[in-house]
Formats: sequence, structure tokens, C-alpha cells
Amino acid sequence: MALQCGIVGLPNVGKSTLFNALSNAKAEAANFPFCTIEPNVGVVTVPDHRLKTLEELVKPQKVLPTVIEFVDIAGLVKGASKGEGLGNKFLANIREVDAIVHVIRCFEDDNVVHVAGNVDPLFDKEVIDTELQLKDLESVNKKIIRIEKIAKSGDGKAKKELEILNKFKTGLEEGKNARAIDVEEEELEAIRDIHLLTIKPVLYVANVDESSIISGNEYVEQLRENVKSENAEVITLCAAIESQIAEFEDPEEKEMFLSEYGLEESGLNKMIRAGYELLNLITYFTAGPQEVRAWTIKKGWKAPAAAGVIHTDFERGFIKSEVIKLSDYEKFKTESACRENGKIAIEGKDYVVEDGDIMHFRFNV
Ligand SMILES: Nc1ncnc2c1ncn2[C@@H]1O[C@H](COP(=O)(O)OP(=O)(O)OP(=O)(O)O)[C@@H](O)[C@H]1O
Repeated sequence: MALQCGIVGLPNVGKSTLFNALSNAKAEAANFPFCTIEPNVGVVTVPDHRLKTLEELVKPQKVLPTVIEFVDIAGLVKGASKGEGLGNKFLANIREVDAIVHVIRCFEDDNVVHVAGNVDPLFDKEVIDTELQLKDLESVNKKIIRIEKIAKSGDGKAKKELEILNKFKTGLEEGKNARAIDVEEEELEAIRDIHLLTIKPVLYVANVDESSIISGNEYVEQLRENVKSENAEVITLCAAIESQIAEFEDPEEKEMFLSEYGLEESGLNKMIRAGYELLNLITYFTAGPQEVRAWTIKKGWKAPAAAGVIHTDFERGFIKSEVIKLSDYEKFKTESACRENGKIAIEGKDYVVEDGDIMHFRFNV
């Protein structure tokens, strides 16, 4: 399941610096170093302190963290929705990703030219939003033309769909992103087939100068205020510092460097984790003497689907699963002690897997 976060932003805001930092980051658990699949696509491990806990308890031969992919999507200029510059390619790339990481320049540096002449995060955001909204409006209008014909013939379902489409049309025309338009969950069905760009979940990365990493600055505040209606998260980091942090191989040296900036963890780690959450993903673990491994599933998945991530046979022949909560594992230290203390639950096909569950599947094919 290669879910992807696309990194977007205006030219010169720090996208490449961030992407390069990701590709240079010495992975926490060296088994899965970042690898660049294509020049602009990279796989990165998701930092998870629970793996360390399990490793210490289980002492496996290897530890395998879970991964997500980041794509550096360059090429947005004003007019992209009309195909200017690399516009069409840019939009096609965004359509393919599952979530968007929108990097916004919140640092001042006279040596780095700003496309609009001065640092203005809301302007930056608006340029990108507008291009994406225009493209979405095009998609909505196309569908409206199609559905109008059916609605005119008296089709009730089409009439309802038309109403919903018009809600999106109005919202987009008002300069709202589709994700900020107030509709009921079931109404989203009407636009599912047109894959709107501005409905994808988004994470804003405020790229600040090194003195503002902890305290933030007025630009970050403006941004936070502005994205409230979208219910989106804003992460503050300094891409220039992140690229230095990423170079450290020795964890102690890295920690020292971080503490000089008053940081507990790198901004990249925060960004990777936020990206993971943005994709609505959770992790369950398998733990045995050979390996401790993190597996990625979507929130709300039931045990058979979760088992299917390991192998399709597990899903096909699913019988039941044994589930240990991590807190119990930490308390009782071993699987057998958990068993003796009645802390292994036997769950069937309807069990909804929770983040952090330690699972063991029984299957028969
Ligand atoms: N937080 C920061 N503080 C100071 N300088 C920064 C910061 N982040 C990035 N820079 C600098 O800004 C410049 C532009 O960064 P970068 O090339 O990563 O932008 P970009 O968004 O990838 O641009 P493009 O889309 O044009 O490739 C670089 O010189 C980089 O070192």
C-alpha cells in the first residue's frame, strides 16, 4: 500500500531542501533507509517510539518500521490551471497523491528571492489554492453539464446530485477549498468520481528561519488563523536546519544538535508522523523472536483486512486473531506472561483493529 504525500509550494519556499533532507535522513531503524524510487519520489520510515519499546522487550533479530512515500511536486506557477509552465503535469501529479503537504515560506532572507517580492504566507497559500480551485471548478462544471441533462428528464437522484454539485460550485467560486465546504458525509458521494484536488487532506508546513523554530513568528500566526476553517494542521520547521539534522548518523550527536535548538525531535519526524495521520493511517504490530514489525492500515479496518496486509491468504482464510495491548505487553514483559494474566483477547472477524495493537492471526487456507 504505497500511500503518498505530495509536497507542493511556490518556487523558492524550501520544498527541495525539505525533500533532500528527507532523502538524506539517516533512518532511525537502519533496516529501511530512505530510498528514492524516482528522482522526485522517496520512501521514508515512519518514526515510532513503540517499536523501540517492543524491540527491548522481544529482542527480535530485526525490526521493520512502516513507511510512507513523499513526492516532490515542483512546477506550480500562477496560471497552472490553464496549463501555464508545467501546470498540467503539476496538477496531474497532485491528482495522484493521497494527501498534500503544502510548504509555505515563513522565513525572511534577502538572498532568497521571493516570487511575489516579499514574504507573505497568505498570498503564497492563495496562489496555490486558487489554481487548484480553478481546476476543481472546471471538473465540477463538467459534471454539472452532464447531470443537468439527466435531472431534466425528472430523475430524482440526479436532481439531488445537482444540488450537491452546485454547493461545491458556489463554495469554489467563493474561493473555498472543497475540504472546507460544509456538506454532509453522504453528500460527498456526488463528487467522489471527479477526484477533486482541494478535497484531499492537507498539512501546512511553515518553513521558518532558525530563530523562530520554537517561538514561531507573525507569519506562522497568520497562517494558523487562516487555515482554521479547513481544520488543517500547521507544522513549524526550518528546512535549512532539517537538512543539517538529517546528516547526523550518530543518534547522540543528533540529539545534542537538536537540544541546541531546544528541540526534542526533528521537524522531519513531526512532518512524517503528521503525514501518516493525515492519510488516516494507523499501525499495528506483529512481534516474535524473528522480527518485530509495524504494519500500516486505514483507521477503522477490521481484523481480516488488517491481516490481508501481511498476506492475502491471511485474509482469505482468516479464523481469528489474538490481540495484546501494548500497555499490557509493557507491564507483563512477555507474551506468555500476558497469556497467564488473561491479557490476550481472542477476536473475530468484526474486531476493529486499534492503533498499537499487537496482533497474531490464525488462518486456514
Ligand atoms: N528555513 C529557511 N531559512 C533560510 N533559508 C531557507 C530556508 N528554507 C530554505 N531556504 C533556502 O531557500 C532557497 C530555496 O529553497 P528550495 O530550493 O528548497 O526551494 P524550492 O521550493 O524547492 O524551490 P523550487 O520550486 O524553485 O525548486 C534555498 O537557497 C534554501 O537554502
